[in-house]
Amino acid sequence: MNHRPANNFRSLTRYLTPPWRVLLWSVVLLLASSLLMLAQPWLAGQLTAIMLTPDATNWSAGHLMMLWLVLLVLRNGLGFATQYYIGSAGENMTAQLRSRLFQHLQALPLSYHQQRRRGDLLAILSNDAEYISGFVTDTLVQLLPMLLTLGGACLMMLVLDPLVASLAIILLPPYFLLMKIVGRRLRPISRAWIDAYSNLFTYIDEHLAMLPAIKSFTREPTELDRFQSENAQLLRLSKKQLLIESLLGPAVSLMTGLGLLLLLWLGYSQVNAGELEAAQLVSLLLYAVLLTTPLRGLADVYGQVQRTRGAAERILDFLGEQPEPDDSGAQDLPAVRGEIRFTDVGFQYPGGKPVLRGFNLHVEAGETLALIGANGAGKSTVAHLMMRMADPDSGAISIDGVDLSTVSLKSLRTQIGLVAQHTLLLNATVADNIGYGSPVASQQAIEAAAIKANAHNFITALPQGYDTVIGDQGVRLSGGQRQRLALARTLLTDPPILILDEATSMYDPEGESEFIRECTEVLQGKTVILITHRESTLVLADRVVRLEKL
Ligand SMILES: Nc1ncnc2c1ncn2[C@@H]1O[C@H](COP(=O)(O)OP(=O)(O)OP(=O)(O)O)[C@@H](O)[C@H]1O
Repeated sequence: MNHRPANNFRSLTRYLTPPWRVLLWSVVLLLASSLLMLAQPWLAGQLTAIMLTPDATNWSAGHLMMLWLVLLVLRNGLGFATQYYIGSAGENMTAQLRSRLFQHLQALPLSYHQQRRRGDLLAILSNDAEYISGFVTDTLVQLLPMLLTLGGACLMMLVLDPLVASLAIILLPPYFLLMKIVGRRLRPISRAWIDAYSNLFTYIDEHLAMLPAIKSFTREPTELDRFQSENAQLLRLSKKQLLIESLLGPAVSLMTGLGLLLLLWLGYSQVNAGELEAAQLVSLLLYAVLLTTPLRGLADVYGQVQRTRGAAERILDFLGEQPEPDDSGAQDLPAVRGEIRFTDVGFQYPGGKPVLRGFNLHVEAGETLALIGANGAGKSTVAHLMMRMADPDSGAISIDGVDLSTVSLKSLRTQIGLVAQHTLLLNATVADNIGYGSPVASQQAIEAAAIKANAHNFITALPQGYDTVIGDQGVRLSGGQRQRLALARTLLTDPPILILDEATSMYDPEGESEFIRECTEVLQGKTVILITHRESTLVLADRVVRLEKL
């Protein structure tokens, strides 16, 4: 998706409400600070005049120095207030944007996440969000005060000596041209830097997930090489960026220094010719020095605009992605009995081959149906379609006669309990994991669910029982123990429809037989779809349906 840069910021304000009042006040404070800054060269000129010809003004040196002190304290007081005020506004904006992005991230369908690299999303939530608020607080808000200082200093110089001031003003356009050229060189580098940054973090993320496999295949040296190559790419671009940025500071300093020297020479000649007073020259030079601050600031603006443009494009592209259907107006699926019907359903994953074509299935309410078939036949896909993780390309799915495409996702998903093939657990306690889908469940209810899932015995044998922290994805548990927790978590929500996708594939035979015995009672009154490759679990089923691979 392409966005015109001029529209980027306006489009972003749909998602981010800048604290306009705070920003306006910040501009006012910064303007006041600029005005105070502009008074200092004038004071220096007055002081010089007193030193050179004590009767030249009505002011005494003591008065002037007192005034200078007051200005100094005021300006730095204002400096502190504005920095803190603007800084807080920036942090608030970053937090607000991050939260909006996170909300969107959750609202996007699983199919989106299955096609995207996690590192790219992490870079958007971390770096890009900060670039945007940094641009508002460090660039936009500072722009007007910088222009005031620039304009004010030029004006004061014009009043003091039009000739010297004209020379200073003539030097400004070539200076800005140079900045533009440097900024243009920085733009592709900063884009490439962001890409390299997200590549590196995508790689680290993947690496951590793959670590057990990496170790068992002893692929550490190869992985280190890959890491070093990604790291070297990031380093190379960081250094390129650093080179230009490091050159920029001294180049600006050199140029402004040369300009100042030129002004000094011209002013000095005028003082010698009796056309300018020495005290005026002091003020003039100090105004010229004052000019250099906004010049440096404005030099950065170009680079910041380029960087922010890239961040804004990525954020807008991300926020422009279609979330799961907005079902705020959709009807809620009433409490169901559990009669499920697939009618002529066709489905394929984006860019993939058809998985289901003209698929029909009818499951009676309260029936336990075993769905079997070869790997890749589409059994888990049937479960995903029922949960509306994806919608069918053709045909319809209904529960109790209600077409699922017409109901709200929440009312549908809370009535189906899915124990998925891949167990996903939190790095939290056993009790937290079992209670994840039912936050208000009592300890007793949690234990009852664990007993039904045949998990209670192993949990009580853990060092802290139900309070044992299980590690990332439950690394401190065995595969079968993880499955038992996942099953207990779903049983606790007590849904009228239950889909068990290889839910007991890792149970030991005794555990499984016990579960099957317990289950007869647990499954009573529920519609159950049992996806399995294990003969032993088929005894639970009222009917077996084989799904053929297309
Ligand atoms: N997210 C996805 N994106 C693209 N293709 C997918 C995706 N998930 C599954 N598939 C493909 O869809 C087909 C059906 O997959 P599915 O997981 O439903 O099979 P299954 O019958 O559950 O297999 P298994 O018995 O191995 O669990 C497979 O060919 C698979 O490659």
